[in-house]
Amino acid sequence: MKIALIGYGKMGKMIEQIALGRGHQIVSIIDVDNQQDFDSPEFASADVAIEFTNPTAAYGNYLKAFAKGVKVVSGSTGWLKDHKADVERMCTEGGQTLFWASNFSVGVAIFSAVNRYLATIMNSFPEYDVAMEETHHVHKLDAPSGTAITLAEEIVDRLDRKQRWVKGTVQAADGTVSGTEACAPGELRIDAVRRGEVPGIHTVKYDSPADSITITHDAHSRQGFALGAVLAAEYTAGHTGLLTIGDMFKF
Ligand SMILES: NC(=O)C1=CN([C@@H]2O[C@H](COP(=O)(O)OP(=O)(O)OC[C@H]3O[C@@H](n4cnc5c(N)ncnc54)[C@H](OP(=O)(O)O)[C@@H]3O)[C@@H](O)[C@H]2O)C=CC1
Ligand SMILES: O=C(O)C1=N[C@H](C(=O)O)C[C@H](O)C1
Repeated sequence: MKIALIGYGKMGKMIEQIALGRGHQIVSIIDVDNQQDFDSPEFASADVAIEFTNPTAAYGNYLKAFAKGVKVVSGSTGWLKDHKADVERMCTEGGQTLFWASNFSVGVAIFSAVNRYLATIMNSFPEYDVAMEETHHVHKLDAPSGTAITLAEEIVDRLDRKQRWVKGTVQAADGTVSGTEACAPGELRIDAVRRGEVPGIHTVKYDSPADSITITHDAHSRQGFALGAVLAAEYTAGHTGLLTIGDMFKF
């Protein structure tokens, strides 16, 4: 398969190695300084472009790839609040294809299934309150993480006593804490920690006067994210429209 890479940072470079190892060809690599390559025949020849950039660049990159008729797999986070409806419309009515996931690792897909089941069970146990925490490396631009937001939305969709998620505290690399621990009973608080080079830790904690139940996904490296993105590209080559992780991992 012919793959174009949009974004050649930590994820782009790891995806390149995994894609080559699975027998794919990298036909184009677009970073900040060669945006003109979106107009190259090599980019247009790609079966799929894999996009990992940042919250502000992602949407524009989708538009540029779509204009060339190239399908996109993207893991960039932090852009949905501004562009989700537009991107959904382009893929459901406009004939474009985007596979987006806040987290491509199979471990988080399993974690998400447990999270959804636990939230449903907790409707019968009102003594438990729930809160979340995510920890990432100090370079991360968005908080809460995309994965934390997805997990929180899964809980809000199932647990009747939570109406919305809210951003709680953010602990910066130097230990300073901003934001607030205060939230209403119907709100699910997500705290964020930025520390060292942590690839990504997500915790959901249910706490009652008697005990607590905690589930955690702790990524040891970016390998799982990168492999998942390549698997998603292979899946996307044969599918169209708005795609996500539940289409690929069915359990
Ligand atoms: N869904 C998932 O499973 C995962 C998602 N992510 C998300 O993916 C994104 C990227 O992560 P990561 O690779 O670690 O970040 P990096 O900062 O290491 O890499 C991003 C790269 O994109 C480049 N870039 C910035 N703007 C553009 C643009 N307009 N066009 C092309 N390239 C551009 C950056 O260049 P420069 O440095 O010069 O600005 C940099 O090389 C983040 O949003 C992160 O949250 C990360 C891991 C897993
Ligand atoms: O920025 C990162 O590194 C990551 N971002 C994604 C997110 O925001 O959830 C996925 C993973 O946690 C790593």
